[in-house]
Amino acid sequence: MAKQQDKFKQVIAHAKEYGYIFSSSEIYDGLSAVYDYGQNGAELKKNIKDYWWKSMVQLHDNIVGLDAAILMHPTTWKASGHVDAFNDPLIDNKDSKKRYRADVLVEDYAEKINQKAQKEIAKAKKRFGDKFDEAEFVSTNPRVIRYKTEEKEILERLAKSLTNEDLADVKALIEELEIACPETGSKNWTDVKQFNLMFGTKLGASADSATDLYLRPETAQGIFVNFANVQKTGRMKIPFGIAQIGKAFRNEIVARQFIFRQREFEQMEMQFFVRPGEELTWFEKWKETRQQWHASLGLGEENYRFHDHEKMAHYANAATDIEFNFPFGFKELEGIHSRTDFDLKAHEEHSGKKLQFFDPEMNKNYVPYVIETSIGLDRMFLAVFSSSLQEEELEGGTSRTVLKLPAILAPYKAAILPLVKKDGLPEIAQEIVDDLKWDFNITYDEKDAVGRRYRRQDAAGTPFCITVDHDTKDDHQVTVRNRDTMEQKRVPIAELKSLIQKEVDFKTWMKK
Ligand SMILES: Nc1ncnc2c1ncn2[C@@H]1O[C@H](COP(=O)(O)OP(=O)(O)OP(=O)(O)O)[C@@H](O)[C@H]1O
Repeated sequence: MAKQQDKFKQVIAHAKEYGYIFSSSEIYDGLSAVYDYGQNGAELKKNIKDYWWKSMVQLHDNIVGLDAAILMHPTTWKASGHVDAFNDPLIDNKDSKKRYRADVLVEDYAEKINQKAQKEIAKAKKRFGDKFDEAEFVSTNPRVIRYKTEEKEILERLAKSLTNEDLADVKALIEELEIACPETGSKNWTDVKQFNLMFGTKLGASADSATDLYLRPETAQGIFVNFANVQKTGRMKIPFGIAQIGKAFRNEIVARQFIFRQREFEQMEMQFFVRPGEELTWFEKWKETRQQWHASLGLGEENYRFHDHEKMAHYANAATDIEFNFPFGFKELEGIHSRTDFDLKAHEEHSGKKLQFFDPEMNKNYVPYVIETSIGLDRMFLAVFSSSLQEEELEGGTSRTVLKLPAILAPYKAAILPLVKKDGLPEIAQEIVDDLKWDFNITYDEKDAVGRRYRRQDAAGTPFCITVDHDTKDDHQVTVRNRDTMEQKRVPIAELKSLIQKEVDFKTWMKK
């Protein structure tokens, strides 16, 4: 745990030091759970967006893009259920005056019990070595059985009381488990209340005539209300999808864990419209496609797991989360949901407009069913950044900090470094920059000894350092150093473009 916290602190500090992420309005001491992306962060974020967008829109001839407005007609949120049901259960501690999500307090408690079971398993694994049979141990060891049963019972009761909106029982559970305020240890709790997560705002200048609006809490509804527009003007045939990347806003009760849970964030969502009855087949297909997309980036298979939902949102008939091993443990990175015809039907009812498709093969009209894949761009950023940040021991007892970002996502693909700041080397280096910058984002650095510059680029995540030295003048070759292997080789200047291109080729990455 302490190790995890250290790693997380290191991630946050590194993100700031290397211009990836700053607190919003930091000169005024920041704004809680709102962040700005710096010069390198903006590039990494853009590259993640491109990788997603191309894989969705460019590679699928039946998926098109959309860029809907953040502000939408207020009835949208009545139809979608957000006005009535986009709530989190909150609880206040009367002594510390701290506010928590009641369900998260219980889940954290259950997770601690799970960790006790994991500790027993790890101990036994160490003791029995190769002969250890984990499944057998988990099903026979009385202590592990007790922990696992306890955890399951707590989570089941929580799920039941949330489904039945029995908030009194959520409070009873907190009291029975003697859960204390994590900051002060006080057990003096208020009742559990529902809290709507949408941010309200006003349209119009004068107070009387202004209309109450919401900043969208998800991008999906912008797609649903445009279903007929896109289908007709794009002459789309079922099955087809609409993809969108954009900001969403949620007034999260407890915003913590850096960019993992923010109040303003970005989503990359794709809604895929299918024939009723075929949704579960497509749900499985999209699960697989999204898993392949993640695998292609090479962040480590062991860092992913699927979590199928037993408790479903009111609109869904199947749901799974792709969880990632963040520095604070496995948490939701992406949701894949079979949303049925709930949204389109609700918008038909509230707008009086038809949101249907005439299927020529079936010779009838129907409201399509929907499979949604929804990934938080900021969470993907954190997944990429935190798993890429490594401390490496080197020969001779030294170490280096290296940000092993997938080359296709790295902000700068190469740094061009003149060995010294004289003898015409900076001019040659600048010529190389001027040539390569048409195809790649390239940086130039001439300050400090070359070794220090290598370390700086390692920590910033630049895949290649290209050094111009005195021999370059005669042989027109440069030294290319690979960030990950630290290997160096001489390469003709004329071959640099194809060398970099090979490392950042979209097709090669996607086919991995
Ligand atoms: N507050 C947030 N900050 C950053 N990303 C978010 C936030 N809330 C949701 N997301 C991202 O949007 C995706 C889709 O949203 P969805 O409504 O399914 O999330 P959620 O289930 O409410 O997430 P959580 O349970 O963590 O609150 C999530 O998988 C996540 O990556």
